[in-house]
Amino acid sequence: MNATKRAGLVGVTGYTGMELTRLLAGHEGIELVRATSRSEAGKPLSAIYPFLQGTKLAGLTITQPDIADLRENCDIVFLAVPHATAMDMAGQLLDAGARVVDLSADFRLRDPAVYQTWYKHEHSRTDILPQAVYGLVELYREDVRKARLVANPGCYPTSSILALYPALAEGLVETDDIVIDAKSGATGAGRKASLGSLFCEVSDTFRAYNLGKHRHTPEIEQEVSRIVGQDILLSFNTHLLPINRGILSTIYTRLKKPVDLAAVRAAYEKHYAGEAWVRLLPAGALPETRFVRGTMFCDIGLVTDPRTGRLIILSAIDNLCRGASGQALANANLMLGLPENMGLNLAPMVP
Ligand SMILES: NC(=O)C1=CN([C@@H]2O[C@H](COP(=O)(O)OP(=O)(O)OC[C@H]3O[C@@H](n4cnc5c(N)ncnc54)[C@H](OP(=O)(O)O)[C@@H]3O)[C@@H](O)[C@H]2O)C=CC1
Ligand SMILES: CC(=O)N[C@@H](CCC(=O)OP(=O)(O)O)C(=O)O
Repeated sequence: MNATKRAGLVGVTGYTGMELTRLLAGHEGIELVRATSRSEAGKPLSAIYPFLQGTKLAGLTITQPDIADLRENCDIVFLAVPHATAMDMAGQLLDAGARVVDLSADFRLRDPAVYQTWYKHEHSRTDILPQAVYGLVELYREDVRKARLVANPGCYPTSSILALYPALAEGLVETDDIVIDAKSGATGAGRKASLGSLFCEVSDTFRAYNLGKHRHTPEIEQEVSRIVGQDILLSFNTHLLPINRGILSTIYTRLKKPVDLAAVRAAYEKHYAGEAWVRLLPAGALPETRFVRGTMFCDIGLVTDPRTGRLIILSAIDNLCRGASGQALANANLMLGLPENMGLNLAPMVP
C-alpha cells in the first residue's frame, strides 16, 4: 500500500466542501491536512461541522486559503470554490508541482471562447487548459490516472452524459433531436445565502429556470459531440426540486429506426460492463433520487415509445456525491495511484 497522501481543500464551508469532509473522514489513503475558508479560519472543523466529531478530521484547524502553504504541504488540492475563482489558484498550484482537482467549471470547456460566452469571464489560464482532463471516469479513466489537473464534471452534465453515452456511441438515436429535462435538489445552488434558496422559496413548489440558456449546455454538447465525432446541439432545461440532494434527468431522443427495448438495453450493458457505479435498472424500473442518495451511483432507466419512435432515457445521481465531491475523490484516487473506489463504496441512505 502507498504511504498516505496529503490533501488540501479550498472552500470547506460550501456544500461540496462539506461533502468532501464527510467522504475524507473515513478515507484510508488520503489525509486531509488543510481545509480553508476566508470566513471560518482559526476554528476546528468540528466547530462548524458537528457531524465530524469523533472522526479523524474533528481537530483539524481551518486556515485561510494560502497557495504557498497548500503547495508546500499537499500532494493534491481540491478546489471547491466558485467558477472564475478557481482558475488562478489552479494555475499557481500546478506551476508549483501540485496536483489539482477543480470542482468548478473553469477547466471543463476546451475552447476558452466558449467559456467566455457562457460564463461572462475571460479565461486567465488558457496556457494550462490543454492539460486539463475531463474527470468522468467511465469515459476518461486512463487520462485521469496521468493527469495533474482534472476538471471535475458538472452535476447536470454527469447525469446527462452518462445517460446518453451508449445510445450515441451505438448510433441508436438521431443527434438533432435531443431534449434533456433535468431537475435538481437545492444543494445544487450552493450554500451561500440567496433569496431563491430560502426554505419558503423552495419547499412546497416546483419551478423551471434558465430554460434554453443554462451554462451546462455547452459542457454537455462538448462531451456528447466527442462521443459521435460531430457537433451536436441539444435542448437542455433545468428545474429546482424541493429536496436537498439529487438530480433526475428525463431525456427525450428519437430512434433512428424501430429498435426493441432489449436491443437498447444490450447497448447499455455493453458500454457499462464492469462499471460498478452505473446501474442499468431492470426493464420497467425507473430511477429515483432516494436510491442514489449519498453515493456514486448513476441509475439509468430506459423506455421505448413505439408510437412516437422515441427512446426516453432517465438517470438519477446525487449532485453532491456523484455530481461533485465523490467524483472528485474518485479522480484524486486515480491521480494518486490509489484504487479508484477507495472510500467510495457507499450504500444509499434510505428511506
Ligand atoms: N453544489 C453542487 O451540487 C455542485 C457544485 N459544483 C461546483 O463546485 C464549486 C463549489 O460549489 P459549492 O460548494 O456548491 O459552493 P458554495 O457556494 O456552497 O461554497 C463556495 C466555497 O468557496 C469558498 N470561496 C468563495 N470565494 C472564494 C475565494 N475568492 N477564495 C477562496 N475561497 C472562496 C467559500 O468559502 P469562504 O467564503 O468561507 O471562504 C465556500 O466554502 C462551484 O464551482 C460549483 O459550481 C459542482 C458540481 C455540483
Ligand atoms: C440547483 C442549481 O441551482 N444548480 C446549479 C448547478 C450546479 C453547479 O454547481 O454547477 P457546476 O456543476 O457547473 O459547478 C445551477 O443550475 O446553476
